[in-house]
Amino acid sequence: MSILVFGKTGQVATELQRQADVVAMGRDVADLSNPKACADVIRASNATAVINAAAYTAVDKAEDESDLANLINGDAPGAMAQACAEKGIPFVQISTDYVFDGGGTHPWKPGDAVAPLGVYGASKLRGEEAVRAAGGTSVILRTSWVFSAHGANFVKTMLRLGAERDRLTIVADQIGGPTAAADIAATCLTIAKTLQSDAGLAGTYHFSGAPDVSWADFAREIFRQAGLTPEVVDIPSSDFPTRAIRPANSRLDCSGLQAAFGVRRPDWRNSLNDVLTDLKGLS
Ligand SMILES: NC(=O)C1=CN([C@@H]2O[C@H](COP(=O)(O)OP(=O)(O)OC[C@H]3O[C@@H](n4cnc5c(N)ncnc54)[C@H](OP(=O)(O)O)[C@@H]3O)[C@@H](O)[C@H]2O)C=CC1
Ligand SMILES: Cc1cn([C@H]2C[C@H](O)[C@@H](COP(=O)(O)OP(=O)(O)O[C@H]3O[C@@H](C)C(=O)[C@@H](O)[C@H]3O)O2)c(=O)[nH]c1=O
Ligand SMILES: [Mg+2]
Repeated sequence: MSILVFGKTGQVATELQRQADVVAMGRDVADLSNPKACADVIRASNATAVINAAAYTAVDKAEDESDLANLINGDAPGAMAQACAEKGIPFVQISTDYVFDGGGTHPWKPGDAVAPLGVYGASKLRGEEAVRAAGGTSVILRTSWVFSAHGANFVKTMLRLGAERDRLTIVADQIGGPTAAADIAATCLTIAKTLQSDAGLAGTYHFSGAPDVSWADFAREIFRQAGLTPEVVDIPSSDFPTRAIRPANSRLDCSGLQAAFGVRRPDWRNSLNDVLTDLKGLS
């Protein structure tokens, strides 16, 4: 298998390169703000599968850059999926819990109604729709709350703030499944391989770490494992105003992925331990 990956320095892209012999492309080779160029890279390649791990992921900034977010998260994946369909090779697109409005407390199923609250979620939804419209053998894998030793994420923010401050106020009314980039990478590789022999499994799936927690409880576990002792105070989202609104309920029902690909929800607390070990090696 010759897997082509869009993204090189991001969290999931980094883990894909650690786990498999993939060809990963940074924006110097494939800039997602030029969707046609991305599709042409696929057309000119000898890839037998493509994974898109690049995206515009700055949730608040996207509110002021909707055209760019839509181009990168919407049009580029659509063009990639189109090129993969022409070549008859599988395409894996990563999407997000932020396509949902966060209502209720039930875990979202892939077929539930989508209603993004912000520009980032809307741009990712546009990408999903464009990928489906391309009609090839594609999987859209929605995940949530990604963390790793690389790039910017909540774990690294908490390690920094937890070392600086005695007391942190953290949102406790948003619930979701923290997901290690390494676990997402492994799942994307499984999906890409499986689609080679079973194109009938194409579709939309959910994948997140278990158990579901609030950001505040996620922070508490980060501090417990890291041996840091700041006080974590639960606050409502209304006490932490942000440019973009986040969904309150980000729980994802991942049963379809397990049934189709045999992938279970990983316990994110184990993956967190691996990431903290990774970070020690990097420092
Ligand atoms: N982070 C999260 O919490 C979540 C992420 N997701 C999805 O998972 C996927 C992977 O996310 P994650 O690994 O966290 O992303 P990161 O934010 O860690 O990395 C994003 C990657 O996209 C690249 N990129 C951004 N703009 C462009 C561009 N114009 N052209 C080429 N490359 C570009 C970045 O490159 P560069 O380094 O050059 O900027 C970087 O490699 C994305 O689809 C994201 O939407 C889903 C749920 C949660
Ligand atoms: C730093 C900080 C954050 N928070 C809250 C804000 C927010 O609700 C939550 C997480 O903050 P973040 O900025 O990491 O959240 P955010 O960037 O919105 O994370 C999202 O990124 C995109 C790409 C996704 O697809 C989502 O699944 C999700 O992971 O923590 C606090 O309550 N206190 C704090 O001190
Ligand atoms: Mg963020």
